[in-house]
Amino acid sequence: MDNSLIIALDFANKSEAERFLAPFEERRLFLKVGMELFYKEGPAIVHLLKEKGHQIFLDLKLHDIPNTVRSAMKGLARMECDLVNVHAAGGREMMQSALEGLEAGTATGRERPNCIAVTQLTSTSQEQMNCEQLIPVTLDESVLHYASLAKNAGLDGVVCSARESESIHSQAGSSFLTVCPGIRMESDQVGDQKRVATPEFARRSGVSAIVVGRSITRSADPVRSYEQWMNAWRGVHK
Ligand SMILES: O=c1ccn([C@@H]2O[C@H](COP(=O)(O)O)[C@@H](O)[C@H]2O)c(=O)[nH]1
Repeated sequence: MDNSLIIALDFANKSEAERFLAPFEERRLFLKVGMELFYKEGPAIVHLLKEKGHQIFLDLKLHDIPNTVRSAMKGLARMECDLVNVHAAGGREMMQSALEGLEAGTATGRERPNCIAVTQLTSTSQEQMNCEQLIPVTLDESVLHYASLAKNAGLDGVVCSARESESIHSQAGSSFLTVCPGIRMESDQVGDQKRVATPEFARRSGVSAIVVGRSITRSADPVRSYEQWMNAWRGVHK
């Protein structure tokens, strides 16, 4: 998990995802399956990608009452993903129920998937959080609060911006995972993301894993782009 670059497989269907993956040939990747692809293809897409040897982050961001999240996680655990997530805003009891569900659904002898909590989406700004969510603190305070709630609930880490990773690690310890989307090269379009950081910044800040979507998936040469990203993330200068 540590130092992974997770590619966000944000495609409309299996054919588009397979077309993107074809030039990577035998390479084993860490792939994120999100709502768009999962809601179209269901568990079969996860099984297919696992069979090909990829690691899977199933990014469904569960947020519901504890009983529903427990049952849903029990089902997700059977897919044998490597990483799943919930929204920390669902609260400590919901997060504990998520873990109970994962443990109940994990086959004997296997390790349960890592479970992390979204703190504040990387598309959320200070203003949006204050004015629309009516949370009257700074964004950093809100993220740190949710990280501490997730840690106390027993979760393995959080989704946050790379900008917040250092303070989360100081508070929760370096083994608590910080999985960070909203990563952009200086030359990239930011799009809908608000709290962005470069891969170099993420590395220097001790981020556990970065999530990269459009900068690779929409590139004219995804394999070359992936290699450039890996070099930037690992600090290899070419
Ligand atoms: O706070 C969050 C949580 C999840 N995401 C997901 O990460 C990728 C980012 O894609 P880019 O194209 O690199 O912006 C996407 O799948 C989101 O659903 C996030 O961005 N922020």
